[in-house]
Amino acid sequence: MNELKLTQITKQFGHQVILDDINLTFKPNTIYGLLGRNGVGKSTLLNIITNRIFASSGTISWQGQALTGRDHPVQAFYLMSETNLFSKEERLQKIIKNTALLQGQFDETLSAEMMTAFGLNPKKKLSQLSTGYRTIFKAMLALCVPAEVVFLDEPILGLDANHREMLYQFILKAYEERPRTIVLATHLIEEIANLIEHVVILNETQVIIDEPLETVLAKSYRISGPEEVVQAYCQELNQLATEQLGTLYIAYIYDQLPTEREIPDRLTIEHVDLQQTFIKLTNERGNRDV
Ligand SMILES: Nc1ncnc2c1ncn2[C@@H]1O[C@H](COP(=O)(O)OP(=O)(O)OP(=O)(O)O)[C@@H](O)[C@H]1O
Repeated sequence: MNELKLTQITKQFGHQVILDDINLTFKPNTIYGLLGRNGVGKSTLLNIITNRIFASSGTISWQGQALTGRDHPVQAFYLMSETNLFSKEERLQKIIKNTALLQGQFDETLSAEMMTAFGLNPKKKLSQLSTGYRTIFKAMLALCVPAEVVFLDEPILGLDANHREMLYQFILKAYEERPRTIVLATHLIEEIANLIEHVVILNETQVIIDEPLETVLAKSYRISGPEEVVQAYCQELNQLATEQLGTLYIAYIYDQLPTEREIPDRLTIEHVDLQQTFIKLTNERGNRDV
C-alpha cells in the first residue's frame, strides 16, 4: 500500500531541537493540511521526507519499507517548495521538458490547461515571472508529475484571491482525475480548510493534532456565559484558552462535550472554525496535551 510512515523523527540544527519525536502516517489518496506557525518546522519536515536534508534520528517508511538515503523513491514523492531548483534563466517550456524527463509520465494536458488558464507564456524565462506567477508555475509542475505523494509548501505564496481560487480548483481537479496523497503545508488556514480531509498541526517541535478535519471541527467549541456557569460546565473539559469580554466569559474547548450533562440555560455553545482552533491551539497558552 502507498503509505508513507514517519517514526520518531527528530531534527536538530546545532543545539536547537526543531522536530522532536514526530510520528505520522500519510495514507494514500488523501489531502492533508500540514499546519503550523511560522518557523515551527514544516519545511524542515518536508525536506527530510523528500531526502533534501537528513533527520537527526528516526525512520521513514514507504510501502512498508524503511528508506535509507540511497533508495529514496525519487519519483514517488515530489516537493514543490520555495527554494528554486531551476535556473532562473531557463524558459518555462524547457523546465517543463526537463521535469517531464526526470519525473516520467507528465500530465501534458493539465499542464497546458493550467498554463492557458493562468496566462503563462511558456517562452518566458523563470526570472521574468512575478512571485505569484512563479508560485503558480511551480504548483503546476507539482500537480502534473506522476508522484504518489505531492508536498505543496506554501502553494499560495504571493497569489491574489482570484488566482488562489483557481489554484484550489486545479488541485481538486488533479486529485479527482488521479487520486494521490497531497500535503498542503501552510499557515494560511482559512481557505485551505475547504480542501483538506485530514489535519496535522505542528507546534513547538511536536505534532499536537493528527485527525480527520471532521473530527477536529466536531471537537472545537466556544462556550460563553457568566464566568461561574462556564467554569462549572467546562471543569473537566480540555480548555485551550479563556477570554473575558465585559461580563461575558468565554472558554475555547477542544473536546467531546458530555452528552449526559444538561446544558445550563445561560450558556451559549457554538462550534468554531479550523482557523480559530488553530490559533487557540498554537498560541503560547495553547494546551499541548490534547
Ligand atoms: N539549515 C538550517 N540551519 C539552521 N536552522 C535552520 C535551518 N533550516 C531551518 N532552520 C530553522 O528551523 C526552524 C524551522 O524552520 P522551517 O523553515 O522548517 O519552518 P516553517 O514551519 O516551514 O516556517 P514558515 O511557515 O515560516 O515557512 C526555524 O527556526 C529555522 O530558522
